[in-house]
Amino acid sequence: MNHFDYKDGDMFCEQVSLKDLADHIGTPLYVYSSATLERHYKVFAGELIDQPELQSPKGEDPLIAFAMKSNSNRAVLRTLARLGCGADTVSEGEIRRALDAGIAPEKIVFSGVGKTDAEMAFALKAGIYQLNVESRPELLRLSKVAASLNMVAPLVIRINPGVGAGGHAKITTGGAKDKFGVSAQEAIALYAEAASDPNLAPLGIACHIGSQISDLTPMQAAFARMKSWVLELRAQGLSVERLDLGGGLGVPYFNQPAPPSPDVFAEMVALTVGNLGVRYTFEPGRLIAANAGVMLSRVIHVHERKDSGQQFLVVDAAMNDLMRPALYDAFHDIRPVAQVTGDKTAVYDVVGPVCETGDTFTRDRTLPELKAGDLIAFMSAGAYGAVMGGEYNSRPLAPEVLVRDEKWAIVRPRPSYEDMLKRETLPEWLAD
Ligand SMILES: Cc1ncc(COP(=O)(O)O)c(C=O)c1O
Ligand SMILES: N[C@@H](CCCC[NH3+])C(=O)O
Repeated sequence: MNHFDYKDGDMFCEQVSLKDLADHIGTPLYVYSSATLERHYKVFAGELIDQPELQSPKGEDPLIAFAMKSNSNRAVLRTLARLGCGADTVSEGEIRRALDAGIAPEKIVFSGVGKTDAEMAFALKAGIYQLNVESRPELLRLSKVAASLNMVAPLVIRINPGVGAGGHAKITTGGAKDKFGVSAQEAIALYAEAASDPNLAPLGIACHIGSQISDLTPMQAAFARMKSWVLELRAQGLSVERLDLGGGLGVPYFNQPAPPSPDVFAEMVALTVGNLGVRYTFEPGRLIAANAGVMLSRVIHVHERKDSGQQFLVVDAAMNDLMRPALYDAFHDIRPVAQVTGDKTAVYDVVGPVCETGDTFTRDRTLPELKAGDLIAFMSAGAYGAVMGGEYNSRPLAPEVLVRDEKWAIVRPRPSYEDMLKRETLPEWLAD
């Protein structure tokens, strides 16, 4: 079921007209569907919970920790928190947001290669589920921080399984030369070191090999290796009670073959690493949020270069609002908000107003013919969209709206130009 669809000639999000929202709030504008967020979470969590092989020895369900980096809007988090979802976080800011959304500390995982001492202390005091330690220097600092608080830090060691995968080189994390995690050999040594430290509690291992993964083969290979390392740690007399398998499952962006569905993934996991006597954690981000959001934008004008004949659809959204095309040459389907009935098409470069050639959403895309004032929707923009936005060129952050059935609410307003100015202060010596 698709919660962004045409009805009576216009695209709707659930029961709310996107045209009405854009007219009322202005563009660019992000719109999220509660129903899609909820469905994605429930389907993914349900498939994993349904696998008896993925229950922990104590009968616990796998922990589904939403990768907040994909969308950390408070209302989005709250929607997921109410379903029992946990959070995979990468900064104190994200941990604070997760707690604010009502996510219990024991459902919060803290990943990342550069956690500061202050962030570690915050996480320990909050009582989170685990810190995913990515290197020896980090382990040593965590020990000191925990000792200074007279605490024992619950941790897993992130292993880089040497299998890279993902939709783009910049989002592949599992290769031997990527900054994430340590080799299995080093992890085993670190685990033993941690086990002999009274302020550290090594509870398991973690991996995450990349994002926008559309083929399960590399994941399966990585998971199989993770299993062998669990067994190896145990063979060395170390106790292993947790296995964190990361996120990374891809979503259809409409230009690629559809990635495997959650049931196929869950079966693969059960088959590859099931019944290991551990509690499992999964960290999906994109899978839950990407197709739960669109970014709306209005055509400013159409400009045809006389020399090359290139047609530019100049829109009021830019790379600062949706960075993925500029950063990863990512494809986002672009649809007119008013349903097009005729078959008149044109070939456009869709560009924003930012002063960079890279501010190009797509080149030579065949779209229905559009004109100034028309609204378009960038599909699949709910993950790594608004959250990666910035104010380059002094452009205010695009606002965000959450829809539920026929209700909608602005969950992050567009800052005013006055507010943007007031956030910065002039030193006294520049005041006159
Ligand atoms: C450690 C970790 N977990 C989870 C994720 C979420 O990935 P995705 O949004 O691809 O599911 C990422 C990002 O790739 C990550 O680095
Ligand atoms: N920001 C990336 C994904 C990053 C994954 C984080 N580990 C994207 O838009 O595809």
